[in-house]
Amino acid sequence: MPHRLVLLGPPASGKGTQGRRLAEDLGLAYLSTGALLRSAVEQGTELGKQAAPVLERGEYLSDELMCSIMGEWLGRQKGGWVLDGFPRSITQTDFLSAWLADKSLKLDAAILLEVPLDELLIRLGNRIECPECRWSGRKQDLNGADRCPECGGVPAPRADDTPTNFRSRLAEYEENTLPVVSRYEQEGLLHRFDATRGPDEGAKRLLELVKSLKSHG
Ligand SMILES: Nc1ncnc2c1ncn2[C@@H]1O[C@H](COP(=O)(O)OP(=O)(O)O)[C@@H](O)[C@H]1O
Repeated sequence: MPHRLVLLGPPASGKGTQGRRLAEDLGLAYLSTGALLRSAVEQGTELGKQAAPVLERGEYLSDELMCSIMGEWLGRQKGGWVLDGFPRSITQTDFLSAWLADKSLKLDAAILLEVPLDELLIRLGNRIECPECRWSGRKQDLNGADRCPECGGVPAPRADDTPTNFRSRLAEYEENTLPVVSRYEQEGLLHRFDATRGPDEGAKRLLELVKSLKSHG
């Protein structure tokens, strides 16, 4: 069974929703770098102070900062993981490859969540996130209540989910992350996944896809 996975995809393609579920179903650790940064901003930590203006502009944080955060996080893990939001550039991809090689480990797969642009925009306007536990979903998932289904917090739209910010994040994605997609494709690690279904059916299909993949050790 694969146990080191990377999720790729444009903003609002469902990496958070699917990544969390996938990690839970496979008994793996899950990290959303975006959620980690938003928590840091809300808590006003040093990292948060650095990240706040960058997130507000819809730009990517520096590779140096992200690689140092990831080195720390990866070093704390005892088992496998699902990464949502890293790597997002070729420098970050090289960092992850070198980190794994140093430990004689391998990435099992990079899964690209594919969703057309018009659907991304609809999802963007509909998405909410819990500030307490970082659950992320759609307004209709609350079933008329205003409480997070996971922890009882009060979910709200993300500050960076405005159309202007989205366009900037999409431009960053196209410039910096599409080369990562090509790199993993060349390495034979890329799996394209049609992520246009609803969250439940998407999760079921994604789990099937991942279970059909081989572990690289
Ligand atoms: N690996 C990374 N490198 C640079 N910036 C990052 C990285 N991961 C997250 N970020 C920052 O966090 C923001 C939010 O990320 P995320 O929650 O994954 O949202 P989305 O995928 O919807 O854009 C990004 O726009 C970027 O500013």
